Amino acid sequence: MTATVLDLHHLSKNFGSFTAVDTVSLTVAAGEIYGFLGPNGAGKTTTIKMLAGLLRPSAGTVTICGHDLAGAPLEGKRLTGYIPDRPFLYEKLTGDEYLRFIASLYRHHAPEKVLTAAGRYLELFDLGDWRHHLIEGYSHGMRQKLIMTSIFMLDQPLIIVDEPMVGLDPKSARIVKELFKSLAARGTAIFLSTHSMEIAEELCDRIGIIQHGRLTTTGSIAELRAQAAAGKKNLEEVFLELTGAYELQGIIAALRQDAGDRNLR
Ligand SMILES: Nc1ncnc2c1ncn2[C@@H]1O[C@H](COP(=O)(O)OP(=O)(O)OP(=O)(O)O)[C@@H](O)[C@H]1O
Repeated sequence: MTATVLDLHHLSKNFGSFTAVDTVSLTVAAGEIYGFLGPNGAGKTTTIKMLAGLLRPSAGTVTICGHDLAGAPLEGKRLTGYIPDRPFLYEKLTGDEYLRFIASLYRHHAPEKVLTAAGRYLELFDLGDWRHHLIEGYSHGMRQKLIMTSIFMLDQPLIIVDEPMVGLDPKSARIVKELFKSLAARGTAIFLSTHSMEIAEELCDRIGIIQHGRLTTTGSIAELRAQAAAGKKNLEEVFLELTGAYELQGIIAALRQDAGDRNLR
């Protein structure tokens, strides 16, 4: 049986009287890539922040490799690599200094091994020539690649990623996808949020769709495809429907009608 790495049980988050995440339960096993999809404001980032230990849940539990994040936060966090959608980096450090700083925080890893791995990822990401430059001179994509390097180099059992491909050029996005696949093949559990059906289809073993804070659909791509076929739709239509973008067609039709009316005036 494959070990459960991440276990969310009835996880909820309220902001005042507003419920952003509503009793979400799911598990991610070792070697599995779980895609978390949903429209803007559905509760993806709020969920991810609770998994990363940055937000305290209003109710429910997060368990990482058997450690309850509320009861033993350091145990869970030391096994997790979190890649936020907007990376926070120390501008006045060089890339190399930043990586050494992160390596020094995760003291259960041998620093030489971590820094050798970092060198490999920097080369893969074409950042090798930049490692001794100050981060303040890095572009958004370069910062994203540096933060990914700082997580991949640690070889954690769980990686949590918020919108992994945003800001990456096509070559870097391709490399990141291949890295996720090879990490999962080696047993890493990956939980990623995305708006992209292409990423979900290509990478994810299982998908969870969140709408208004509630997990409304879960399944493999094959299961979602079967669901689509049963309803005589293609997968894209089902995704648009499930992620709340289906009304888009109505909006586009209304905008076109509006543009047509103006031309007639
Ligand atoms: N600190 C906060 N205080 C009040 N409301 C918040 C706070 N953080 C998030 N929310 C609300 O919770 C809901 C979920 O937000 P969240 O950022 O988790 O959505 P998301 O699915 O990540 O959206 P997106 O795809 O746009 O990034 C939104 O309605 C948002 O306004």
